[in-house]
Amino acid sequence: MSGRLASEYPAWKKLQEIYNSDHSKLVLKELFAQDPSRFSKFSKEYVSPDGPSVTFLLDYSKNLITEPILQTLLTLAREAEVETYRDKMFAGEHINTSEDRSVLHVALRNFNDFQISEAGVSEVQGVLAHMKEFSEAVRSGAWKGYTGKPINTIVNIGIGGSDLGPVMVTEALKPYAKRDLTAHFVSNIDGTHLAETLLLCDPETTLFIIASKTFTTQETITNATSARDWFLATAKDKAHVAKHFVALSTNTKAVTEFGIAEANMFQFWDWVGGRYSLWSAIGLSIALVIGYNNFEELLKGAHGMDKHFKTAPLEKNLPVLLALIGLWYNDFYGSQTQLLLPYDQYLHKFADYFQQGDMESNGKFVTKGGQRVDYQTGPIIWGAAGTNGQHSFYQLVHQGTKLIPADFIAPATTHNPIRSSLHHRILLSNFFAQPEALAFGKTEEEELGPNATEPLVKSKVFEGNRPSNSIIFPKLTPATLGALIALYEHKIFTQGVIWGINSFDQMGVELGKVLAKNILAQLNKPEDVIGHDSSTTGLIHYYQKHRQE
Ligand SMILES: O=P(O)(O)OC[C@H]1O[C@H](O)[C@H](O)[C@@H](O)[C@@H]1O
Repeated sequence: MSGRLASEYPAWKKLQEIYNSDHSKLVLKELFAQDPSRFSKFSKEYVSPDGPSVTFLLDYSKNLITEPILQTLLTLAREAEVETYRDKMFAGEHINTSEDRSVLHVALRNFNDFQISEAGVSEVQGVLAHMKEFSEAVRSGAWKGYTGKPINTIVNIGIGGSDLGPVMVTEALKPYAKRDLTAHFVSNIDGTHLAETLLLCDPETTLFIIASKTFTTQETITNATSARDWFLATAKDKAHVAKHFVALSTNTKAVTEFGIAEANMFQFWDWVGGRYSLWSAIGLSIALVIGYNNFEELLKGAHGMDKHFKTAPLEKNLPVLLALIGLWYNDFYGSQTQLLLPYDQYLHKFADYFQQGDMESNGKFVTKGGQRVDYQTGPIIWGAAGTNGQHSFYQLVHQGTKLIPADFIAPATTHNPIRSSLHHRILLSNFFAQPEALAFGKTEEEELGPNATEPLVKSKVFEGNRPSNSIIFPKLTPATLGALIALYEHKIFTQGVIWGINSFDQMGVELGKVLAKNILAQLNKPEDVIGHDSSTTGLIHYYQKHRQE
């Protein structure tokens, strides 16, 4: 039953035994030498069940696993009832127990395949129709600003899940973008973010999209209010706000109080988690940039992966396999982090996006049943795009003292085939070479030359045996991106079920917010600074001494 300690499952205990007795024998070079069919055994092609065509290959053969280890990991998934909890999610059961909510981002991209009865689900199509109509009006120029000019700039104001998804996807799908519509994203409360963005905007032709599930987030409401002040400084008449401000939210009351009419609000529902919300009205900036039809392709690509996750047996289920392999390193090898390495410049925000997606979902130390876990939960996610990382942090990945599992992700075809795709061939040669170097390394013997000195030889040794997955797909299309995002979402889900935690709340972000609110009220005068430790008090006093308003 989910909510149990993962370490109590028999398969967990067995995995620990296998690790203790066998891990020193798990050497990739030998595993590949022993089994010529290792690649075909440990790789799978995903082919979308229907809808827009999506295919990719997941090669997980360069992992420190054997068939018995994989079988035991699959047994663990069965003991943790991953299939049951998956079905509960798709059925709309309230698996987000602490908030008593269902978890239904899959309902946002459901094209009549799953029957889900939950309040709001029947409204999804209506909101999509509103997004289509609105985005087409803005893109065609039919929607006019207060002086009759068409919109040429959009500014999405939101933070966390109301920012990262739209930023990541609009960057990833730039080849599909309407290039004469500029999109900016303002998230940080630091006034610099808004001020620098507004320098690039004309109030007559700018549309502000206020994206906030709760519509109470301090950063977003402060930025939105300042943007409205900036707009009204030129436009003067409050009635003009209607042409330049729309809201994406679940909170109609707060939206209308802010001064945005309900007609300019795009609704979503409490069963959409912030970090799973790019598929909802939060995706409006995506639809504006790449067009509604491409946005729908993104949804359909994700839906195909949902069907795969829902129906494929666990041993063929790609999100489940990724989850289990990740768990093997996280919980038995003691790996603290997981790299996401897209060899595609357009995916340069992919790791940033899944920092929230994974770390806010699975960064929990208490099970749903309230017990302190006695094992590691969510990994630290990090990464960079293309070969950039190779010239900065890969040194540590290759020769450092830590085991860092990495996912390499790349398209076979580039959107920018300059010099007959020469750049892309060089990029991909690195995409192939890095996992090879990580897995197989280089020995002292290979390094010995006529002038070799002992320390020099040692410093050039690559121990190898560093695991990775590789994902390669034909081209980065909206549907392929949708499937890739859903792949990782379901991976996170599967790991959360096994660890027995609630992947869908985020209690850990609250304390800092409460303390900041209290401190904000004390910032004016030194004598107001009370109730803190000496360090916090000292820091605030230093600030008060040196600030210039
Ligand atoms: O969309 P909002 O309600 O403004 O929330 C924005 C963000 O705020 C919080 O800090 C949550 O931890 C995030 O999950 C959320 O995405």
